[in-house]
Amino acid sequence: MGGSEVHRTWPAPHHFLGSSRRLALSGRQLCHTGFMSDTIFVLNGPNLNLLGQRRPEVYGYTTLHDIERMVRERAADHGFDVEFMQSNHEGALVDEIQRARTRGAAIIINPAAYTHTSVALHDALEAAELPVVEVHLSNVHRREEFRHHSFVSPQATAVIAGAGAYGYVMAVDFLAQHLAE
Ligand SMILES: O=C1C[C@@](O)(C(=O)O)C[C@@H](O)[C@@H]1O
Repeated sequence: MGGSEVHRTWPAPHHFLGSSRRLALSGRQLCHTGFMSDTIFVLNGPNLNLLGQRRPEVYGYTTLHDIERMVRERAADHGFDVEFMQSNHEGALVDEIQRARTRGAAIIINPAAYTHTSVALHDALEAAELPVVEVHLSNVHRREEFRHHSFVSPQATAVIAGAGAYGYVMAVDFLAQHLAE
């Protein structure tokens, strides 16, 4: 992958087993490419692999692994699968948004520092034509001025900031309701 490291975890084993509950709750959506998907892509930007160690007074003690578990559980409750990844590289995040474009029902993204700099993420999300929830653990609007502007928000269906790790769970709940509309 051209030297850019992508931390991707594949669906937990129970997602392959299926259950009558999951079938009954299937969140399957028709993508604009004509592909049926019940997968929510969850993307995490630079330095979020350090959650739990990095400035816990700002970002909390919950690790990205904990967040992944929370998201998978809540998504399964709603009948969705999850593709969860983290990368410190802008291009890898663009590649993943392009995967979501043809295989996903929706995107949850914490673009981290790229929120404030990345026209490439803006353009990739625009091209994806999917519901997008932008999540920030911290309330970026209470922080330094350079964090107040987001290149991602114009492409977001909803923005959640300052709710900590729970913001990801809120994003799943929102998307389940939004996609059912
Ligand atoms: O890395 C991050 C994390 C962040 O996206 C958040 O989740 O609060 C906020 C960004 O400003 C920062 O660069």
